[in-house]
Amino acid sequence: MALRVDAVVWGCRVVSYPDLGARPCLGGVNFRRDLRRLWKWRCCCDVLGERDIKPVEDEKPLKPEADDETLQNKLSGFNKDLNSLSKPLSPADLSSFQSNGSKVRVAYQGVPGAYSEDAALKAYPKCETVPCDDYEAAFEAVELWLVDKAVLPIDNSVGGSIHRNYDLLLRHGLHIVGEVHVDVNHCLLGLPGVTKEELRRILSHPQALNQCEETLSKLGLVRISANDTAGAAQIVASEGARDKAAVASVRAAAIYGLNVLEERIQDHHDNITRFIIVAREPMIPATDRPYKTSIVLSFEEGSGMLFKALAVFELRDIEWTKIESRPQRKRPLRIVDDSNKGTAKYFDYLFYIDFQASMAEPRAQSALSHLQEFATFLRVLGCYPMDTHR
Ligand SMILES: O=C(O)C(=O)C[C@]1(C(=O)O)C=C[C@@H](O)C=C1
Repeated sequence: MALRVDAVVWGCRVVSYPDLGARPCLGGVNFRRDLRRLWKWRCCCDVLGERDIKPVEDEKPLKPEADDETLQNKLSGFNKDLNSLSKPLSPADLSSFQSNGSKVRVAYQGVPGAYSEDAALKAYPKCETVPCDDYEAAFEAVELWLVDKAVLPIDNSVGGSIHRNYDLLLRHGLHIVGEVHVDVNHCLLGLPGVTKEELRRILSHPQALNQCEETLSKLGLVRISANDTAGAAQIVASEGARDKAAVASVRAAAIYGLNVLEERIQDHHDNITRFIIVAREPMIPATDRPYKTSIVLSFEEGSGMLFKALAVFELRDIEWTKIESRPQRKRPLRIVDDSNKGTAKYFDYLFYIDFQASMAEPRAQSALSHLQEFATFLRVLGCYPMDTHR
């Protein structure tokens, strides 16, 4: 399977797999001609596959149209550093160490003891975890080469999708290179010696508060949102108010010296969060283990297109595991002018689809070629080993 680098945008590779017969392209249109659109999307795209891996030295740099001086300047910047970039990742890069022996640095949102840090340590047990104020800062830390990877919550079995991270995936040109499931055991944490009856206020990350809705309503506590669960535990410990508790993990209780008043307070005993790992370089697709591919796409026409898109997978016996839709904020309303029936207006969406196949498999490559025929925008967010454990 060949991975070809077509350009570098914001320090990230725009890659393609040209052997398939599918050209590197954006929404079915020639990629080179469409670089202007790519620039507007402020992202890079990986499109469709090729079979043998070749180095990219023989690739000519992109040629912008002569009349566009600004674009030309930008493009010359993109191409000159191609050879100095590190290689795309392989499954061996799932190790906690770099090839030079130093620890992999993984950014996460929150402070030590957050579930996101648990996710980073589950994926890379000996990594160096780097706390960030918010999700966007974690994305930026990777882009600015401050860290090697970032781990971000994307889906929870009780609360559903973490929409912010879907939006950030599109806005930033990083690649999904892994996923990890974390068993989230929310606990009620109070100051040492405090009983449940004394509690009036509860602090936590909004997702965690939602996941414990029923328990917190029964206890009649006033909810206060915090940046992350461990951050909430830190505040409770430092303020010393006896009526304040936090929803966080057992590990956070140990770090900040709080008491576990009750464990597993989430509304559903099984509470699993799926985290994704993002990196500057994509992972080379393989078939040595079960892989998942994540894509985002949009269509020019209405709802029938989504049906058609899903049929593309069904036809090839590919199971999709997740669909998420997000509004196209820049074009909120689509107006369909039918002079007999009046003007129809409806929201325009981007669809994120995860499916269980590797881009090294011909059936996945042909599914994406097929999608390209009618999608107006298509980007492969990543092809990565599935977390087959809980
Ligand atoms: O606050 C934390 O500890 C986090 O890691 C964030 C987060 C989330 O954003 O969903 C992660 C896992 C849990 O589902 C609750 C909160």
